[in-house]
Amino acid sequence: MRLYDVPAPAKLNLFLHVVGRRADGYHLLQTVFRYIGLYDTLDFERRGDGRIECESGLAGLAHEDDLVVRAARALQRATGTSYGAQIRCRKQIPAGGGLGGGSSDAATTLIALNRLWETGLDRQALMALALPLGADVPVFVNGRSAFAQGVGEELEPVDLPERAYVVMQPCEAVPTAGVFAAPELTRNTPSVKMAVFSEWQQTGAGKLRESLDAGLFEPQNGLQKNRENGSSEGFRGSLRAGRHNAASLVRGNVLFGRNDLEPVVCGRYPRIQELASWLRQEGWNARMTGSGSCFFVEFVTMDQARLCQAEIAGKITRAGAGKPLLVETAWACPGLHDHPLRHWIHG
Ligand SMILES: C[C@@](CO)(OP(=O)(O)O)[C@H](O)COP(=O)(O)OP(=O)(O)OC[C@H]1O[C@@H](n2ccc(N)nc2=O)[C@H](O)[C@@H]1O
Ligand SMILES: Nc1ncnc2c1ncn2[C@@H]1O[C@H](COP(=O)(O)OP(=O)(O)O)[C@@H](O)[C@H]1O
Repeated sequence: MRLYDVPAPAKLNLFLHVVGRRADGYHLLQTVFRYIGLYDTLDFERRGDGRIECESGLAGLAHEDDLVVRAARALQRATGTSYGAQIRCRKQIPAGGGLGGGSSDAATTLIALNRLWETGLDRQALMALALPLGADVPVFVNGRSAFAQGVGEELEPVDLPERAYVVMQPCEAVPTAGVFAAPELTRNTPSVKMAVFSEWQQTGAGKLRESLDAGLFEPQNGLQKNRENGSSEGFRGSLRAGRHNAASLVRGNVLFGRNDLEPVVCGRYPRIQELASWLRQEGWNARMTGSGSCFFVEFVTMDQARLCQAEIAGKITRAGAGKPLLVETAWACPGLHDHPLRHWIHG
């Protein structure tokens, strides 16, 4: 029995607000997770001897620390199955990129082995196994793009429009724990209701006035400021009047909210700060995903995303002559509505 070419998609945090901290040090977040069409791919073969063997080719990662192995063992323990598995994970999603690759591999492992071992756990039972593996793992088992609260485990499905993304991987990875531990991280962003985000998605500007008044929207982009005579008040005024569309279509959509972790990462990693400044200078509406280090720009169509990818690839190459490159890789990929394995689980 085997399952080949099983996908584990990456995610983006379309915005990420840190709204508090729990007694155990974990942070309370509000975020929207969107799966994207950038994948790791896994192969699973059932073994009768109970052993878990995994090749993932991740340098410096001990076999037992691999989230694929930890997920397989968690499912074995929970179900008491006598089966084991031979697993191969072909990585495309960069580790430490804020794209949730390790978490997604773990979720795909839970879902695929539940099928291969015929252990019959439903979605709720798999979600319970997912959370101890990492705050981001449940969202991949959940199967739908979601508005998330708590530490990422309180999930409400959210309908997102067709969108395409350019995702850029800087030359440095960022470990999540260090970013959350930073004293300079602000942890008091006011909570928003999911309806405010949904309305923003549907109408473009949404309940913009409320978001502005709550301080949840900051113009990110020097070019736009300049177009408004250097005044951010002017920029806000044009947003209120709904005149932001022309600029945003060309250089990426104006995104809801912000990523509270971005200033911390930019403050601590000069190469990433350099990339953020360069993107701003070029006029792209770019944002960091998760705890970094990847950045993304949102578009309406894949054609727009491919144009952006080509432009960034070309300029980065030139900007990097004689210097280390700012971007290692840039992908253009669609936003997904559902997880590709959503229907592999009941519930
Ligand atoms: C920031 C986010 C946003 O989606 O994504 P990534 O950038 O990692 O992809 C997640 O909340 C990350 O989830 P995940 O990567 O699974 O984190 P975990 O392994 O559970 O936690 C790593 C460390 O980050 C800190 N942490 C994580 C999540 C959270 N809500 N509060 C925290 O303080 C804790 O110190 C924890 O020990
Ligand atoms: N299969 C895996 N793929 C990627 N990272 C893994 C995996 N297993 C464990 N890890 C560890 O988890 C960390 C976070 O990985 P990942 O979820 O891909 O990134 P991020 O949390 O930035 O979204 C990595 O730095 C790595 O040490």
